[in-house]
Amino acid sequence: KMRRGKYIPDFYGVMFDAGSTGTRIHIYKFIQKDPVELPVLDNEMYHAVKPGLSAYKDNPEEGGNTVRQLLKIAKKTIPEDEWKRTPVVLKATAGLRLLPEDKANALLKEVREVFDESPFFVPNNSVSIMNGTNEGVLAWVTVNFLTGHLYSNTRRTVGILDLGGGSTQITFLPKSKKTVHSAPPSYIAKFNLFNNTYQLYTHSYLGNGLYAARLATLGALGADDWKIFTSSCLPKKFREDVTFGGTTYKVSGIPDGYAGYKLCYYEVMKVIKGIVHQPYEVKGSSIFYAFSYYFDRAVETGLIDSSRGGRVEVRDFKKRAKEVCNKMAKYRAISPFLCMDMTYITCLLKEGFGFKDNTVLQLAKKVNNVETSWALGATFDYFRNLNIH
Ligand SMILES: O=c1ccn([C@@H]2O[C@H](COP(=O)(O)OP(=O)(O)O)[C@@H](O)[C@H]2O)c(=O)[nH]1
Repeated sequence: KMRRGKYIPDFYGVMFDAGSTGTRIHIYKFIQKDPVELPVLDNEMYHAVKPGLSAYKDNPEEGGNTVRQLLKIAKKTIPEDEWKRTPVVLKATAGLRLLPEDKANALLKEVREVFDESPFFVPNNSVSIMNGTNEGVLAWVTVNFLTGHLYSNTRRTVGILDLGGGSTQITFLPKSKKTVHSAPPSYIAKFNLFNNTYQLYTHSYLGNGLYAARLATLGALGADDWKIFTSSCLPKKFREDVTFGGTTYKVSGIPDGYAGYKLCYYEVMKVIKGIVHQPYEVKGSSIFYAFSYYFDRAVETGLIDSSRGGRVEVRDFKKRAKEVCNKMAKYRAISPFLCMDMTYITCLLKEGFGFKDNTVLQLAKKVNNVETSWALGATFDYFRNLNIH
């Protein structure tokens, strides 16, 4: 009898994304068709809870509990006889990067304890804060894997734009040498993956995620938290407490002042000008996949359908930002921050990264039913050595 049909069991990998606005679990199932070939991704099970770990900065035990809750889903999804060889890993992003070190460490320690008492396999260094370079590169790996660009020898790939709550990432494969040479050296990442070498342009802007940018626009980041922070990006009669990263701020519109797109654009500009680097080459060369809050805001403003996603141009964000800001009352029910968010996204794309009005963005929450998150790219570490320099 041929030995080819030899049974190799499927295996699983669990990746936690501890983001600034939520904690998510990704449970990936892989099929090993052939002992020498790479495993094939079969499917993903995804679940998210809010708020993120950083909201528990003064109560780490409660933070650990959110991870414990999510692990229950892993137990329900993964067959019991697979538990002890299934790795569990948690990587934290901007939320924990922005916390004082001792607060972040207390939260990580709590998660380690939750992992250690679980029936799963806990690799070394299983719980950590991921750096921004890895976050950008691994999201690029995920999207290019899912779109089939990693095995083809065409060297054709897609760029990624990720807008989180605390940080934002841009990553793409430069076509022109000038992009590499004119970039700050830390923005260039070299690594090997599946027998190919890549040199990417990537950067994570800490404090330029959507929620952090709201506070920065209001001048609230790092300021006295008893003040009232105002903005012309908000409806005039709006007044509310907003919480980010475990701190609460009083926020309001300008009751007897002006509100609207122009003034708002001027305000959000302060968060971008002189901070965001424009890559030399960003013209219509390669296409960009945009997800996370780019996707969410495009859905909320009716630019795309939530289940299908779709292509938009940068000018579509601008047009919708103007509409939302100049008719704030109409959009108030969706979110009082919609004008600020849409204007920020427009400004980040145009003034920040230097995209042209006709640059095409492919908005996608999922590709082939898998979340477009760095989490999948990060699990490739389980069976391949990805060394990013
Ligand atoms: O697998 C994922 C992971 C994240 N998100 C979205 O990405 C944004 C979250 O950003 P996060 O809080 O992680 O911000 P960061 O800490 O990375 O700045 C939110 O819109 C999430 O719904 C998603 O849709 N799928």
